[in-house]
Amino acid sequence: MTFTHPKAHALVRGHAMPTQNRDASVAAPVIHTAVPQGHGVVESRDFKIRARDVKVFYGDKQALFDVNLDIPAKSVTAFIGPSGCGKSTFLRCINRMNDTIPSARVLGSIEIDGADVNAKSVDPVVLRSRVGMVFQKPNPFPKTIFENVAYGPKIHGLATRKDELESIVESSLKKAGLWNEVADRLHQPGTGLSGGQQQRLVIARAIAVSPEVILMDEPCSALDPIATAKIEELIDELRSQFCIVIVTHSMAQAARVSQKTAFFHLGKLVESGPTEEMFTNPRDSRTQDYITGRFG
Ligand SMILES: Nc1ncnc2c1ncn2[C@@H]1O[C@H](COP(=O)(O)OP(=O)(O)OP(=O)(O)O)[C@@H](O)[C@H]1O
Repeated sequence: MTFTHPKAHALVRGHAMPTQNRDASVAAPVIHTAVPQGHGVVESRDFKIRARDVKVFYGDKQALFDVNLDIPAKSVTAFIGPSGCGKSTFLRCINRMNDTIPSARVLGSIEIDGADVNAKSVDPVVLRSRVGMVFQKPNPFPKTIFENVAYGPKIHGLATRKDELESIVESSLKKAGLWNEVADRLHQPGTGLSGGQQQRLVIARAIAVSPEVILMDEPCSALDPIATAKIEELIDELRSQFCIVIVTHSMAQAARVSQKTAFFHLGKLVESGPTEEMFTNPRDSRTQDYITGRFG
């Protein structure tokens, strides 16, 4: 396989790019394309992730049907749709988390900056450091706050000196909006934090390895409204630096945090587009029915 974009090599085993070279030096490719995205034709520019004809099977059961979607860089894209429609399945295709499910089979292509994430040469561990993931339930390691954030940079060799590591931990916690709350207790267990703080710790952990994409699977569903508001503010701040994809059951949340929305139904991507348009003028009656609460 030929990689046409220099950044593609970052996906390949043993070719993780130095952090400082990511994004800043290499602009995402601008590709003029007319692809079906649900209904209609969309011209995409400056997208980070490009999915074509993605199908996923669990054993014999098909969970996703021919999904075509472009996901923009430095922006928040929300996946919405009723329970079981395939949102999480599709999200897991982006960093190959479906590889960890023995019955799952993924067909079609997903490219990040033009590099196929399913290519044999791609090391899923390197891929997952570029494409971080935050789950529904906060899952800090049973380690200190410091070690939770320092772990990734250490194993990926991003810091060799103690002061470098401390600086990454501090800046990641600051970016995650948690520094002021934990600066004086960095060596206490991460599991001792509140649910909302734990979720921000997990986000700091993801940020610490300088990812380019952050996937969030219902990151606020276990949180109270105040903690939810903090995570939403954080997502809004982070979008200037990362490509963020969020699965949410809350249409209000999708409307608040995302610039692009994709609506899934029964394993199909029904439509996608600018969030405001999706919520004010959906093209498909199923989207209209879902966002007006007729089903879901
Ligand atoms: N590990 C698995 N093994 C078998 N089937 C699965 C597995 N994970 C998901 N599925 C099936 O795939 C379909 C899509 O599920 P998925 O979790 O992706 O939907 P979802 O839209 O994220 O749902 P929810 O909003 O309830 O989280 C469902 O029919 C589900 O039962």
